[in-house]
Amino acid sequence: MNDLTLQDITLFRGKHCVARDLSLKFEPGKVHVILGPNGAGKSSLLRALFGEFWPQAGRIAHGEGYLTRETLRQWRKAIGYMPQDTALEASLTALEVVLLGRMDELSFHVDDATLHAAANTMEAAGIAHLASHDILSLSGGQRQLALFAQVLLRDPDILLLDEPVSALDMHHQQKLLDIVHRETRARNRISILILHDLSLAAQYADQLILIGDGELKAAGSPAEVLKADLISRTYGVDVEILTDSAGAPVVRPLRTPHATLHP
Ligand SMILES: Nc1ncnc2c1ncn2[C@@H]1O[C@H](COP(=O)(O)OP(=O)(O)OP(=O)(O)O)[C@@H](O)[C@H]1O
Repeated sequence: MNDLTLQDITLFRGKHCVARDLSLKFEPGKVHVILGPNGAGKSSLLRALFGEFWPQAGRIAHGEGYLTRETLRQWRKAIGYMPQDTALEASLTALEVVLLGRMDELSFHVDDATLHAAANTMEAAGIAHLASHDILSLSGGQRQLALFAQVLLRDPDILLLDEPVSALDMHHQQKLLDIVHRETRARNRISILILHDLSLAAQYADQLILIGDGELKAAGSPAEVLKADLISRTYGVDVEILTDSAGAPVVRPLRTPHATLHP
């Protein structure tokens, strides 16, 4: 398996520059987490990797191949992409939604092996009991887990997950990120996630990538990136960095000393 690289990427959304001359390397077998304030350009970067936007300059490469309009179809075959906006309108059961992850190769025929794989994936994600439920009747978190299972069923070389735990409780956040971590290692997959919880990211990421103001603020291990002054400057919040019992950094925002509400 080869590295996925951004090579001197410049990316605009409208008039807003979300990346200028950005170069990054994503290695197989590692979990990479992109961090940054709202509007920093995290989703735009992920969508560019999926070929939904074309950078104004630079190249995106995977091994010998480059992402171009001509290679887009082939490029996407290697990718499992879960967007941030997971709104669904079709009335399908949770199992049918998961099976859509393999639809391109199934020609709408579901064989026993695929059904078995879908059932196993749902079991791993903790939603086996919801298989026959209408997807629209599920809670936001349950739906997020079903869409995660759909992406996982593709067994992609590259996993792109845009805020995959935003609707999940602590238990399911941990379950999903444990699966991502385990499968990234076991399948030598390149996993790139967007998370807002810096401490959660520190527990699971091999590489953290912090972006803001159209530039790369830092990239490296959680201990290298999660420095109090850098986080405070990037997010505009005073923080202190603690260390958990496993040695991972914990980012704790400090409450601003407000004037009292009831003078
Ligand atoms: N369709 C669009 N047209 C023009 N500008 C856009 C469009 N979508 C997003 N933008 C702008 O691009 C910038 C980056 O947006 P993006 O969604 O990539 O940020 P983000 O870091 O993922 O934010 P969040 O954490 O809030 O999800 C923002 O300033 C946003 O306003």
